[in-house]
Amino acid sequence: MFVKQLLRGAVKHAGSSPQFSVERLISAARGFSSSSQHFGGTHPPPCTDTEHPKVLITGGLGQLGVGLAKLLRRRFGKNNVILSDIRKPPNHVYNNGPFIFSDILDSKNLREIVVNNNISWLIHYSAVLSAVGENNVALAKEVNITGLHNILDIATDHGLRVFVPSTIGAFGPSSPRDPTPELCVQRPRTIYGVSKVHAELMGEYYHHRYGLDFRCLRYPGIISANSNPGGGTTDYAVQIFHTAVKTGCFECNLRSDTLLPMMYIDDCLRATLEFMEAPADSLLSRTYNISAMSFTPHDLVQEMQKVLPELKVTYNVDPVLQAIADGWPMVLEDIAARRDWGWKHEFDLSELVQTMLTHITTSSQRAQAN
Ligand SMILES: NC(=O)C1=CN([C@@H]2O[C@H](COP(=O)(O)OP(=O)(O)OC[C@H]3O[C@@H](n4cnc5c(N)ncnc54)[C@H](O)[C@@H]3O)[C@@H](O)[C@H]2O)C=CC1
Ligand SMILES: CC(=O)[C@H](N)C(=O)O
Repeated sequence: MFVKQLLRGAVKHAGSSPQFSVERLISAARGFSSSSQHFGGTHPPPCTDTEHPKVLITGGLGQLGVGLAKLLRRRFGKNNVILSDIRKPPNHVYNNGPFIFSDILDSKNLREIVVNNNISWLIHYSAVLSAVGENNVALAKEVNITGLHNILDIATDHGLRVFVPSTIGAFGPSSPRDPTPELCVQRPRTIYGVSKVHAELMGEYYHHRYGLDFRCLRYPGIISANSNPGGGTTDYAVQIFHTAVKTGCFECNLRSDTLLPMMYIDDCLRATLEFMEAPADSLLSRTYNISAMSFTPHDLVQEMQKVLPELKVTYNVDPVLQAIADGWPMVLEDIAARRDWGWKHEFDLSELVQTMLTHITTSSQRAQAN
C-alpha cells in the first residue's frame, strides 16, 4: 500500500529533480532484480589468472559479510571465498557458495580451517557492535579482544593477509570531531571502541614486529538495503528506510541534529576489496579512515521526504546511544586513503536515498506479488 504511494512520490519527484528520473529508478530496479546487492558500475573484472587468494570471512552472516562474499566471489571465483559464522545460514546463502561453521574463540578449529582450505586472505568480520557491547561487556571483550588475538596469531603463523575493520567508534569525545583525522587522540568510552583501538594497535604491532600483512579500515556507519544491522548506534539510518516504506512513519532514537559519518554498503565493500588488493608498498599506513558523507537524522528525513512527502518522523532519544553518538566523529577525514591507494566514494546522500528506496520498494513489491 505505502509502496504504491512511494512509487507515486518517486515519479512526482522525478519531475522536479533531474537527478531522480523514473528511468533511473527502473534501471536500478532491474539491476537489483538480477543481483541482490548492487555494487555500482565500477566493480573490477573477474580475475583470470590462477593466483587467486583463498579467502575466509569470519562473522560472515552479519550486515556486511554476505555482500562482501558476493563481491569477492565475482572477482576470485565462487569456491575461493568461504563464508563462516556461528549461526545457521539462510538457504540462499548456503546455496550460493562455501559456508562453514567457525567460532573465532575456538582457535584450534580456526587453525584447522585455515590449513585445510589453504587460506591466504582472512577477512575478520566477527564482532559485537557498539549498542550490543554496552549491554554485554563480557561478551564484547571475549569476541572483540580474545577473538582478535586468535585471528592475529593464526594469520601470523600462516603468513596470511588479514583485514580487520575498525570504526568511527574507535574515536571518543576527546578526539577532534569535525573533521577527525587519521592520527589523533583516541579515547573511546565504549567497550566496542576500546576493543577496536586495541585491534588497530595490535595489528600494527604484529605488522612491525612479525611482518604480518595487517590491513585495517575505519568504516563509518554502513547503510544497506538487504541485510540488517547487528546492534549499533548508527542502525537508525538503516531501519528508517524499511519502516518508512512499510508504514510511512518512523521513531528515531537519536536527536535530529546528530551528525555522523555514513556510507552506502557498495562503497564500503568496494573499498575493502580495493584496499586488500593495493600493493603493500603503496600503504604508508596500515590503518586508514574512509569516508563518503555525513548527515543528521534531520538531513536524511528531508532527503527521503523528496520521495515520500508524507513521511512522519518522531524522536524518542535513547540516552545511552545518544551519549555514544555525541562522542563519535561528525566528519571523518580520509585524505591518506585517497592519496595512497586511490579511495573514492561513489554514493552521496541523494544517491544513497534513491538507491535504498528503489531497492526496498522493489523487494517489497516482489514479496507482495508472491
Ligand atoms: N555495520 C557497520 O555499520 C560497521 C561495521 N564495522 C565492522 O565491520 C564488521 C562487520 O560488521 P557487521 O557485519 O555490521 O556486524 P554484525 O554485528 O552484523 O555481524 C557480526 C557477526 O559476527 C558473528 N559472531 C559473533 N560472535 C562470533 C564468534 N564467536 N565467532 C564467529 N562469529 C561470531 C555474529 O554471528 C554476526 O553474524 C565488524 O567488525 C564491525 O565492527 C565497522 C564500522 C561500521
Ligand atoms: C559505526 C559502527 O561501528 C556500527 N555501525 C555501530 O554503530 O556500532
